[in-house]
Amino acid sequence: MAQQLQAAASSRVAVPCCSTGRIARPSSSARSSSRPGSRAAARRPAPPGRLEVACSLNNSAGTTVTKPAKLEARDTLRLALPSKGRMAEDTLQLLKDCQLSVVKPNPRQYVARISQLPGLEVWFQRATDVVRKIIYGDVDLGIVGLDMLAEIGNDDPDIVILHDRLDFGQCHLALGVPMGGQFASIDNLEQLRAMPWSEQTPLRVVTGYQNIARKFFAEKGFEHVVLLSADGALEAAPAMGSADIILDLVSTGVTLRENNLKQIEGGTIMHSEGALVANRRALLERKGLLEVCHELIERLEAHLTADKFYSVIANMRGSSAEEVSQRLLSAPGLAGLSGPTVSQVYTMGADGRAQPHLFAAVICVPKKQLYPAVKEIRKVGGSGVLVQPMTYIFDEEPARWRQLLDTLGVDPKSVDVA
Ligand SMILES: Nc1ncnc2c1ncn2[C@@H]1O[C@H](COP(=O)(O)OP(=O)(O)OP(=O)(O)O)[C@@H](O)[C@H]1O
Ligand SMILES: O=P(O)(O)OC[C@H]1O[C@H](OP(=O)(O)OP(=O)(O)O)[C@H](O)[C@@H]1O
Ligand SMILES: [Mg+2]
Repeated sequence: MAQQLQAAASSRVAVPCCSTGRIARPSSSARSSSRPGSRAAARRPAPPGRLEVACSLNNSAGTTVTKPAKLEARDTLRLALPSKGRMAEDTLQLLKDCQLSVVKPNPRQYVARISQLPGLEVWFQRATDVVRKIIYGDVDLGIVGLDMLAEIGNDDPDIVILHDRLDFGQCHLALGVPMGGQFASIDNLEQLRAMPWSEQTPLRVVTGYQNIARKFFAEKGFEHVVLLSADGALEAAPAMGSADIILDLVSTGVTLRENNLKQIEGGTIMHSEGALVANRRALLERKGLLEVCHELIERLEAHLTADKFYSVIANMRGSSAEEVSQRLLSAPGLAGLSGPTVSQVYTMGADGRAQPHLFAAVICVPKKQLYPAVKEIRKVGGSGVLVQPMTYIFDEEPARWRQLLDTLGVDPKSVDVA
């Protein structure tokens, strides 16, 4: 099944690529006699440069590197962050929102510090390199998109995901198929596969995600696929005639639409957003790393949870705190995270003494439910509704911390995070 795709994995010549960054269209000979997997293709040397991006365990020379048997000794812990691209700014903003500002005096500086975490160095790397450096243990922690993790990390057992929903960089990896021409009536993956692809006219897919694409088309039973490589503006390739379809990231869908491409049913490969990841051996062996992870997870969870809620304060008339609470708890969506806080409001009486007046109710309301909640508050006798953003919600021990310890097989009592 899917011989061409499997051959691509081993010979690295089945997927036509080029070193210029432009799309390498398979030449007529590549599409016939030098087809992927053929003897001629196997003899041809792998093109330099671009292939390295597509192969997770290659060094810059394109040769396979074995992981070091042991972690290199060093005094500091290391966190890698994306140095450029869409993730870079949002990653720094997220850390800032967690009161972990990264001090980076100029954009060409690749190492920085976070004053709240003195033992930790921050290294700025291209997103692909964040993943590679995690795998090899050059850095201990990293923030990167799940798409890069899947493409470069390739399910490497040394990668541990500490947090997979950092709430930024949300997008999905999907096929983009022309709206017209031979694809006009193609609405799903089954129909795409059933098209008359052959050795002579394979489905030409341009993508920066060669590993993911190879696996996807093999799993879906496509037999005649050629993967092409490009560094950007992939959406132009079908109109240009250099590829039939694309496999790329989609968030708003505007780029697809503007280039007359559509998504098809079954053509979504994965969801992606920012994730915090770590090297497994580093977690087990580097002194102090688990404690840093605990702090990062706690801060991230406190911020990310709080970011989904508003704190709502309303004046409530009533005979007692219990009676007011009863009304609130009976209304839909006003129970807060663990019940409303109801307290007495006092005014100055004519005798110069504080007099019980109204009650004040404080409720945590999901941002998306704010307006319905305000209407419910009014229905149960509330007025003067104040809405404030929430900064942090530090709850019980985060579930993600416990999951991390379980994944590593570490006894919680052995980590001092009190
Ligand atoms: N349209 C998008 N919406 C949301 N997140 C995206 C989008 N495009 C990319 N990302 C996320 O940002 C990461 C980095 O992509 P980006 O294109 O910014 O950088 P790059 O590809 O490394 O750099 P460049 O494209 O400049 O060579 C991706 O791996 C993905 O997780
Ligand atoms: O669905 P949309 O919101 O339109 O976003 C999708 C586009 O965003 C990314 O490109 P990017 O802007 O990073 O440019 P690039 O191709 O140069 O990487 C991605 O490669 C798509 O082209
Ligand atoms: Mg990009």
